[in-house]
Amino acid sequence: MSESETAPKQWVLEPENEYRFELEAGSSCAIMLLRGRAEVFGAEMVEGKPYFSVFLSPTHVFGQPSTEYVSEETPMTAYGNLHLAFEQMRVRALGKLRGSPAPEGQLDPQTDPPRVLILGPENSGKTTVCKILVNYAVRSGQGWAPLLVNVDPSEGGWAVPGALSAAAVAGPIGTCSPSNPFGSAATSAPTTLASNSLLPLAYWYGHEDTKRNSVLMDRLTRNLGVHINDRLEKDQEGQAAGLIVDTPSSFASGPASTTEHRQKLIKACIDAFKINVVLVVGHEKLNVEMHRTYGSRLTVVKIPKSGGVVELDHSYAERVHSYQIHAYFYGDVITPPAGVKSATQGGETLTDLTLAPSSTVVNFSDLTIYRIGAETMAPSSALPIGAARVVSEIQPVLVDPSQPGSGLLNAVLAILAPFNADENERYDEEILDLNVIGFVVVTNLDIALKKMTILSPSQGSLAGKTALIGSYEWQE
Ligand SMILES: Nc1ncnc2c1ncn2[C@@H]1O[C@H](COP(=O)(O)OP(=O)(O)OP(=O)(O)O)[C@@H](O)[C@H]1O
Repeated sequence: MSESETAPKQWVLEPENEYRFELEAGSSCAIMLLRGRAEVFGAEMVEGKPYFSVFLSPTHVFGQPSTEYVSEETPMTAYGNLHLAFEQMRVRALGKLRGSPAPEGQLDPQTDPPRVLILGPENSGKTTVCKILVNYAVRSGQGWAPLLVNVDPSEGGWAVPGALSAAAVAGPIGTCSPSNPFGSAATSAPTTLASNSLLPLAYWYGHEDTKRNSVLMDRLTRNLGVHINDRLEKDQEGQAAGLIVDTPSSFASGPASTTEHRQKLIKACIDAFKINVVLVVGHEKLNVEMHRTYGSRLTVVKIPKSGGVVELDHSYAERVHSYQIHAYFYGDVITPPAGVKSATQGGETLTDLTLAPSSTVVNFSDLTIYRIGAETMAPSSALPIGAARVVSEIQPVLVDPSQPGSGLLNAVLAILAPFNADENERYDEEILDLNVIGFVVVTNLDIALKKMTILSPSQGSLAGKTALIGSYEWQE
């Protein structure tokens, strides 16, 4: 690389301007705010501190973005106004929960905290809107820790792709790499526990496409909701901070044949998370549909899509999935561009982010593995009227590792929390309601010796010794 390519570049930005850039795969850049105030997707930048692969008033950019420009047109005013409205809802909700009288002149104040569902088509910037709104909430100085819920199984959130998850976010979410769009979690290794990491709750769906098993999607969404509501019952501040739900693009658009599926999953979210505000990102038809269906009982708002959102194709998504799984085991360390000595990545010092997974040989009998839903299912239309297909869609099917074609080699497995210790509390479908405590990948199968090699974030416990397989695979 020549000198000029690595020399930092300086940008002077006017108020409310946005510096945007794209990076080639495998490259990195760092940004430093020299003077003034700026934010990266809602997270405030500190002057004089280099940040990785991120944004905004006079900034120095180290490294070489493949595309970069400054935009004067952004939807940030609309997003800021939304935040102000949500902030008022939080303050009123907390007042109500603590028993303060209603403000004078307001006989019937709205005292529900914001419980927001964000819908939009592919590449509309849904995840970014969630991040901005959460970052504004945690930055307001009120000590809010809103719940960020991810029901997009292709996103990965804090876990690996295939999971549905939720975490209370108390500190700003940084933006440094596509492998952790919601900040780094404490699930993969104890090293990150010391810093600003999140403890998410996750359930395993196991597939990228929500249509593949919508009965399971529905069930897991409702499980997340039950868990969240139980948890918030005893936590007034948590309740008042509200929650923000990121959804997959398949909830917003698709062929007419999928309308029923979409509507069912949107309803599952609205019920499970007691949604009171639906935000539709730049999609007129969906906005009308949501108004018609829910307008009488909750607030539906159409918000503008940012011109900065980048159209990402399926091959990019596949690369990100593989990168996310790699980062789950090995950590997510970005090599700083030339000229940058110290930097943080999402608030973490770089050494904290290197993980050392372990490779262990276990007996087939050490782990009981299930696949949810029979592999071959007749389409609903082929079933007799009234026949319950549901049974086969959420039926746990035992996977036999000694059978050729078990699909276990290179499979990502979700290790489940133990079953209820009290035999009397056990029930048939309990496996569907167990949350995930970690993930492993099967890297080798020895059928003759009945042993398999698994890669796991740390040595030892496979907790309840029950795992679920989905359709995600990963190879070094
Ligand atoms: N204002 C902006 N400036 C530059 N890049 C942006 C901006 N807003 C979003 N992006 C980028 O655009 C990409 C897509 O955004 P995002 O992931 O928020 O969309 P999405 O609707 O959630 O996508 P999906 O359909 O995959 O769920 C991301 O890489 C994000 O960083």
